[in-house]
Amino acid sequence: MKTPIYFSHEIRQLEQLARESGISDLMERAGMAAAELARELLAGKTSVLVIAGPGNNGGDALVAARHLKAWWFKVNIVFIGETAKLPPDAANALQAWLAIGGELLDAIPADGKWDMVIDGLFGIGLARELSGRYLELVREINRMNLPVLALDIPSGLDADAGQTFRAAIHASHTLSFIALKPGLLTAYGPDYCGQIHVDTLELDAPALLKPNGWLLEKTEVAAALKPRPRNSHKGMLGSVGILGGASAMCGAALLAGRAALKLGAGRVYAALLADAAPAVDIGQPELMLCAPEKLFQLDHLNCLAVGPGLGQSPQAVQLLRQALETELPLVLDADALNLLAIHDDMQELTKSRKGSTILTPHSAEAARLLSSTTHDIQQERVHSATLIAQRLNCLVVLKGAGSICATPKGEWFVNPTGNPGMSSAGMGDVLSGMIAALIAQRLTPQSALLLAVYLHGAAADDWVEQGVGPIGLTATEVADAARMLLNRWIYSPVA
Ligand SMILES: NC(=O)C1=CN([C@@H]2O[C@H](COP(=O)(O)OP(=O)(O)OC[C@H]3O[C@@H](n4cnc5c(N)ncnc54)[C@H](OP(=O)(O)O)[C@@H]3O)[C@@H](O)[C@H]2O)[C@@H](O)CC1
Ligand SMILES: Nc1ncnc2c1ncn2[C@@H]1O[C@H](COP(=O)(O)OP(=O)(O)O)[C@@H](O)[C@H]1O
Ligand SMILES: [K+]
Repeated sequence: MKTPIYFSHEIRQLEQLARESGISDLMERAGMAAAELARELLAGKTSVLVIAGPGNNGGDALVAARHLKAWWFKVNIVFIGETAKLPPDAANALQAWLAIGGELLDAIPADGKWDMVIDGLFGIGLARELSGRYLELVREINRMNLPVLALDIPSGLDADAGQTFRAAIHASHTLSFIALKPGLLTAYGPDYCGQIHVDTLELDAPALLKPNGWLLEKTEVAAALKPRPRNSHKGMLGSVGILGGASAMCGAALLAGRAALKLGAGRVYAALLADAAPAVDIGQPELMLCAPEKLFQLDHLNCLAVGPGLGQSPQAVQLLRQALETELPLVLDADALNLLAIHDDMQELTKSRKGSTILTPHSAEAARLLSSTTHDIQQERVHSATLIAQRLNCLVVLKGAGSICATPKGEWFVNPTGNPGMSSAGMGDVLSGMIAALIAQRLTPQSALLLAVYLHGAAADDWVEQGVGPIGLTATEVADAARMLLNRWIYSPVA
């Protein structure tokens, strides 16, 4: 089963479609799911502080509170809204709470003690900066340092962008209703959501509304995990070329080349631009180092990664253009992207290439490609990734926490693997080499991209689980762990 992701306007469409099909109790379903999860998380503890806001998110909280009270939990509700302005479902939930003798507080009592907070202040309806008492309330809840179960989304987080509206509640658990939203998974989302749970409210969302977004999961890449035939030879496993490594940046190209070897490419050539480029990679002599012009004379390359340490010299421009003119699958990273951003003719070449092109920008590179700012890219990560993919007719991974992979057809995937240990130089070079190696081994470019992105993050996560990282994790270690995991996934899939 694939896991769909919807923007908040699509979630509203789904709610409308459900209503039209005769379903009118979504808030009751959401409140019950929240109460059940709260009961499980409380694990025998009894006291809950519920924060109910001015909209339907508050309504969900009121329903959850009603069930918890009926199950003999000690429940206090702080209601921050105007009764007369509540939307109808939330108004009904409030009446039902009052009807069972529930009370409403208008502020958090200073002397109260609770085992958990349920955050029903704002959900997907939050659309502007928090201020005044709302902002103060969010800060007050965060200062309480209690486990928080956020309903639908931590209050203050933008459900679509993963940015905060000045502040957001730090949840330990988030129960997302109907389906995931991208803001839970990208940018600051993972910092605020804690463990994410989804309750579909018994809706079959993909049957009601075709999703464009998907969670990148192991099942998504499983079909690409195939053992090698016993009778394999290096020709079958493909040849990768890496083009980069200008003066003082040879390491980037070597990292990409080494990563390509470790992910199983049959042969890897690294063409370095630096005048004083080494003749051999002493740490990895299996890599074949050559001059850039030699790379284009090889007739057996299956994929070319251009960019790691490429620089922006006239030679770099000429080599990138030459690469774009080939029909080889291309992975473009780093300065290849920066050059593409400032050369319109190369953008035209990219659009009309016969071979596929994969771009791997981080947010600053994406900003250059879209003549935008890093800030604006981060505000709209999914949109930015899909826009680049569509404009340049290529596959894209917009890197960073919650990487977004996008296709020219408008389909997108959010990667949940990876951690802050990857915020160190060289990680992107390794990713480029990994993608190129998988393409060379005949995966489709899209499968290669998705598997490499997922595996790259999972490899870093593996190290962190072992206590190596996040502090000080190196790109070389990530490539090593990616090799180990890939072998494990293919050859010992239950482990
Ligand atoms: N969709 C579904 O299928 C289902 C949805 N469900 C639930 O409904 C939630 C969405 O509910 P919602 O649309 O009522 O919005 P919600 O998040 O409660 O907030 C809106 C309120 O906040 C206010 N407000 C906004 N910004 C503000 C600010 N900065 N500062 C102060 N106030 C601000 C805004 O006021 P206004 O902008 O109108 O002035 C309005 O009063 C969703 O997340 C889920 O939990 C479930 O019941 C099951 C099915
Ligand atoms: N906080 C993070 N969480 C998850 N992945 C991250 C995080 N920081 C960086 N990464 C990943 O690490 C890689 C960094 O790439 P990049 O910024 O190009 O590094 P470099 O250019 O130094 O090699 C990307 O794949 C990115 O998604
Ligand atoms: K909330």
